[in-house]
Amino acid sequence: MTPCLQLHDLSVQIRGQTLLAGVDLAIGRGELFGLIGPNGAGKSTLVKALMQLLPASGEVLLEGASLAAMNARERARRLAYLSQDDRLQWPIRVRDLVALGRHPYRGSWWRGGQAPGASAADHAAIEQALHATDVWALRERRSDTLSGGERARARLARVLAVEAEVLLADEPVAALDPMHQLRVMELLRARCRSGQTVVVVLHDLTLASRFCDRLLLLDQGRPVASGAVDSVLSSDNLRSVYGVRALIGEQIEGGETRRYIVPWAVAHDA
Ligand SMILES: Nc1ncnc2c1ncn2[C@@H]1O[C@H](COP(=O)(O)OP(=O)(O)OP(=O)(O)O)[C@@H](O)[C@H]1O
Repeated sequence: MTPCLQLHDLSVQIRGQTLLAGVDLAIGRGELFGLIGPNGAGKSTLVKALMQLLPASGEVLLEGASLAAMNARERARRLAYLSQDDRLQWPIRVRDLVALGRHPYRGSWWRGGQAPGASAADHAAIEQALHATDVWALRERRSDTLSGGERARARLARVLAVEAEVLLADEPVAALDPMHQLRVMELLRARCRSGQTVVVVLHDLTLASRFCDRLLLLDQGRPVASGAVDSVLSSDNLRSVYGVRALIGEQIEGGETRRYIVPWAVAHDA
């Protein structure tokens, strides 16, 4: 079966500096794929290159078709992207922000799903995304009045409302409290079960271990380890790449093994 996403020798160079080097990857439909690595490792660069937002060499295929050759509107319908940058360009109402997720389906600018011609599918997608991210009660608020975590959830709602085949989320849980972190990860898992493919950038290693099917560990723009979560999140990798000594624990609950990874101390010998 053709993988949903294929990256062949994806590399990014800016002003002679290599930000990403030789990433080869095949991600299956319905997979929850995690990108991890320390600050500056190249995770956002990889996601942006995948989204064709940076000049890159190599190739990205979606269901076997070149993304570079795809027109922008089709790309915007098929891949939804949550950037790490949470600056708001203007004080838009939450429900209007989320409605922007339906823009790739429209020919021209429209507001909040209220414009004539907004379809039942648009309304349903917007409403579902507002509920799924727990911002329904905030939908009439100006997004510049939200807390950091509330704003992060509203931004995620916009991306969910696209209902794209592929969702690329750059640190979607970084600003969230523990309950909302779990809710968002469970939501991403549920989206994968219903056939969406998700690529997620994470710093929380326990969430990466618990929710992702596979991981790619990047360091200084290069892939260091890729594959099953347990092999990627080894003590050696945590020490050599992150420079931390981690406690890796297991607890049996309901007959299942729960694994957790707690960065405990700076590994001064790394
Ligand atoms: N436009 C640019 N020009 C020069 N250097 C850049 C540019 N964009 C990113 N970089 C550098 O490339 C490296 C990778 O950046 P990137 O944003 O991909 O890291 P990251 O893994 O997402 O990190 P973080 O965990 O901090 O978000 C960093 O050293 C960054 O400073």
